[in-house]
Amino acid sequence: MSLVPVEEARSRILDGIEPITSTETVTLAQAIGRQLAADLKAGRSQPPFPASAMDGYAVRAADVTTVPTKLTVIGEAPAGHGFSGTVEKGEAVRIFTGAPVPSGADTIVIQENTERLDDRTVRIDQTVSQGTYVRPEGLDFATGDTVLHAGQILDAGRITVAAAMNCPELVVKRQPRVAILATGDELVPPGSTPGMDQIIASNGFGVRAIAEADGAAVTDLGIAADRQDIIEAAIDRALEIKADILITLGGASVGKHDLVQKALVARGMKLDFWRIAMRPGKPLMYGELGALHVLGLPGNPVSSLVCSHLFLRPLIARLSGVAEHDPHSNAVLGSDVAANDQRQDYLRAKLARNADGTLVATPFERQDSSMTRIFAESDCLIIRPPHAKAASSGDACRIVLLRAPA
Ligand SMILES: Nc1nc2c(c(=O)[nH]1)N[C@H]1C(S)=C(S)[C@@H](COP(=O)(O)OP(=O)(O)OC[C@H]3O[C@@H](n4cnc5c(N)ncnc54)[C@H](O)[C@@H]3O)O[C@H]1N2
Ligand code: MOO
Repeated sequence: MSLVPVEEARSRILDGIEPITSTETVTLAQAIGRQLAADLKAGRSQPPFPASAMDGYAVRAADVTTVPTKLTVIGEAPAGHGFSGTVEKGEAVRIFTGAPVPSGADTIVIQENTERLDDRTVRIDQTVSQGTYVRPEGLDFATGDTVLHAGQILDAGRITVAAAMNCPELVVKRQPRVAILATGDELVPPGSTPGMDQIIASNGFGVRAIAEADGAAVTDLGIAADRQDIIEAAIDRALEIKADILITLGGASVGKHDLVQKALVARGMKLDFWRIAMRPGKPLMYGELGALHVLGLPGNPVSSLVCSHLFLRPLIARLSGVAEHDPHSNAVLGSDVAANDQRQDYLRAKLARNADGTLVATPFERQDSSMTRIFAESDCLIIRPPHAKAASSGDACRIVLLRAPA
């Protein structure tokens, strides 16, 4: 049986994919992780007036060149309530952080460098240069500035500046829509009481987490029993919701109940490839059903998750039109590994650092692709290329990072 090499599978999935161009409007509260569709120009300046950066007194710098000196306090300017008069020679206004600096004043003396003598008098104990602690109008951004740019992913900082620009809603790219369908009579959702021959469906939650972290909108199509008509109905649902990607979990192998491919082909999918030279993940399938990209992931949980890291993430990035996150890194082996066969191996491993900072990847002894616990404990996958010779502890290796190394 000829198996498609990993790199070829990747390019067959990704080749010719055009990024989504349609847009939608979301509120600031919904904007995290979304991709801005157009440049965002400031329609106002921030601060909109010269503002005090400190609690203290607004003064004329020329009045405080020799200290100590006494000034007459003519009023107060808390934030949100500017002082409407003008500060004349020998006068000061009690001011608070964020308040507009009154006309006539050009400098703030912080209150620590003053002594309030009575209601009307303040003593200034330190000289300050003109403009100290005054934030000029537009210091943060000014009307007409292009502050955010099309294509940027909205994070906490960008959402905050958009809010400051008085944009309650933002035009963003539509998210790639991912539908996830688990298959198998043996599966029941978490929280159920499984029958004697049943297990809990787990893969979908991990695949969903991977897709959502990369900005996709996920629909859970539930668990389809091992019946072609039921699987076909779920495929129709993916088409109805106009999913960009359908992920099927399980039923991809050669068993007589592995009906997923049959159901997809019956619904009109053009199969691109099935079975790749990879461990875990050999039964991976890819095809297209109209505009729907179908990734058939193997049922074993680790296989589903490893395939999601290697194939689903780049597919979502391509549809989103963003640069693909490259999870590869260099490390050295923390233990000896055996020679490899024709399938590229992705060994679940723990990461540590040598005294010189080099990453050390030590594979787990058991590499069964059903073992969710070992996958949860894994920091990376060690890549063992096809036909790699046996390698020793300390030899260089390539890894796929599953989490940022400590
Ligand atoms: N004769 C052969 N048997 C198998 C081969 C093969 O080449 N020849 N390949 C093996 C490999 S490798 C894998 S991986 C599995 C994948 O098989 P399927 O994709 O058809 O998956 P299922 O048989 O449906 O399930 C496999 C395993 O995973 C469990 N499973 C399925 N879905 C879920 C889920 N959503 N959550 C948790 N666990 C799930 C399922 O109960 C099975 O235990 O086939 C090998 N066999
Ligand atoms: O290759 Mo299967 O994906 O080991 O478990």
